[in-house]
Amino acid sequence: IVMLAVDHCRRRRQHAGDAAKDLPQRAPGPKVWPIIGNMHLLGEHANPFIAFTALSKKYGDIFSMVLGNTPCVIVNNYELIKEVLITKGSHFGGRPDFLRYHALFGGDRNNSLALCDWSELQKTRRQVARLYCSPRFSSLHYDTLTHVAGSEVDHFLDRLGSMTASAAKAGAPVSVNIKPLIQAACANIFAGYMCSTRFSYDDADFVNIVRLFDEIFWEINQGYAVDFLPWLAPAYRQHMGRLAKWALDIRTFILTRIIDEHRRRLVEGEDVELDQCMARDFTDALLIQLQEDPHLEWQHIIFELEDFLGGHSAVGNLTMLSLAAVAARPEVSARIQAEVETVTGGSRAVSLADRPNMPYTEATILEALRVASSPIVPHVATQDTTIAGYQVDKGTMVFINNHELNTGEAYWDEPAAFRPERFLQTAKDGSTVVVKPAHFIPFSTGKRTCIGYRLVQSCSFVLLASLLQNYNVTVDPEHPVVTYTATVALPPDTFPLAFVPRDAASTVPAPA
Ligand code: HEM
Repeated sequence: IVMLAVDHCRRRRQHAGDAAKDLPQRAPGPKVWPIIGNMHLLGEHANPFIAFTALSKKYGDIFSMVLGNTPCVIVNNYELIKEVLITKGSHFGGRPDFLRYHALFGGDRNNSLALCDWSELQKTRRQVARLYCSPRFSSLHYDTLTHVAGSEVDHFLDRLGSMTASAAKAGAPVSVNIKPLIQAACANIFAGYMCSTRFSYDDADFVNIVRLFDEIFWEINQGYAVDFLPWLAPAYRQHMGRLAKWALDIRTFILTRIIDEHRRRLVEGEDVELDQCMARDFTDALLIQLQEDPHLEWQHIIFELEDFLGGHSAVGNLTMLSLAAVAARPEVSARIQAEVETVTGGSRAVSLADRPNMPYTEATILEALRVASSPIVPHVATQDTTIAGYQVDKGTMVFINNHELNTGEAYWDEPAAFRPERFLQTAKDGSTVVVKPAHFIPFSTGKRTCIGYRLVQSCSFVLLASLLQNYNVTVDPEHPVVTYTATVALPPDTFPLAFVPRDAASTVPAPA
């Protein structure tokens, strides 16, 4: 520790000397302490993003920090964020080297498309992933998704129906631990769409994998001291071991329950054409790409499915958050139900195809996303560069304070209020349309923007709309809704919600 402290002070002196000599200068920031840098300043607030906003009041919209030994720059307004993500996106294509990221992807975070540094190989992997995991409205892929999602919703409602059967008779709300069921439904939509496979809700291995994905999603949304103080690693050995084991179990499931079957089918000649057009789904496309691209290795396929199937966890958590927000606000619930009635005429199940005609429901999900303010994964400078004229050295970690974009008074009227209407406008033809302000970038923007956002919007929509078509959902008075700042993640074990089937609700007389 003493050696580290001495080394640190030497580097700080050198850093200060450089700053004096060189132009441009580094962004201002708080005094840096040996060993910990400025980590204590984050600890003073409930969440790092709240700390960033507080520090920006003192040091300005761009400031420097040192976390442990890692130089960081924090950008806090939309103009600066655009400079990092778009104008100079190619200077900031790297990702942090957190030990946790390595643990989750077989010892090398570059196996993950989301956590890797930018490279030509990643560019190729990204292209195939985009084709399948970002289906455009009206495309064949979107039709497949609509079909898969519709059929999964039927299974989901069947299972929920059996869990709420007592309420159907009594008309009283039933408390349901709904999150695992939502996660399983999302996992099946993803598995159906990407792998043409469905698993039973009673399949113990599937239930276990869905749980592990959810554990990982919660975990990856936490911050740990070891991220910036890697010499603490021995104290985290057990923790890292657990992460690595979860991920390994997931990959074994993917290999044995999904890939083996696809490989057999391709190898045994049902689809002999090695052409992407012949790919039945994303898994086929990956296998075909493996045969065609010498830079790809077998393990990339498994890791890519781990990455992309894992996306279902984010969708499930967002759906749960949206549902909780609606459950706490009967007026929002009533407006979504009215929208469902209008598009279906009360005579059929709501479907993904209805989404363009249900702007209020879509706006509700956007509002849940805004309020939750999921963080943008930090970027890392891959070359010496500048932001707003300030020097940024290669290797500097850049935090994008999108919590400020999502909740700052400079960007929204009454940012603390849950108001889906803020995303709605009347078009020239009199129809209501969803309009997202440019500064609303929950899926980020630029070179490393989220690949899964269309799947997110589609799956969360169809689940939320179908649930409210069939149920009145309220908060369980015995279990308050507890959410967390600057994250979409909820713990795997979280609050239940109260359900009454709507057909039962309408036949039971209202209380006197
Ligand atoms: C609530 C749901 C989700 C949110 C809020 C979200 C948001 C984000 C954000 C903010 C980033 C970082 C972009 C950047 O660094 O500039 C990202 C990256 C990414 N997301 Fe999502 N995402 C969600 C769900 C998904 C899903 C379902 C998938 C896959 C099917 C997915 C795939 C990815 C990938 C592959 C990247 C990395 C892209 C890259 O680094 O090149 N995401 N996402």
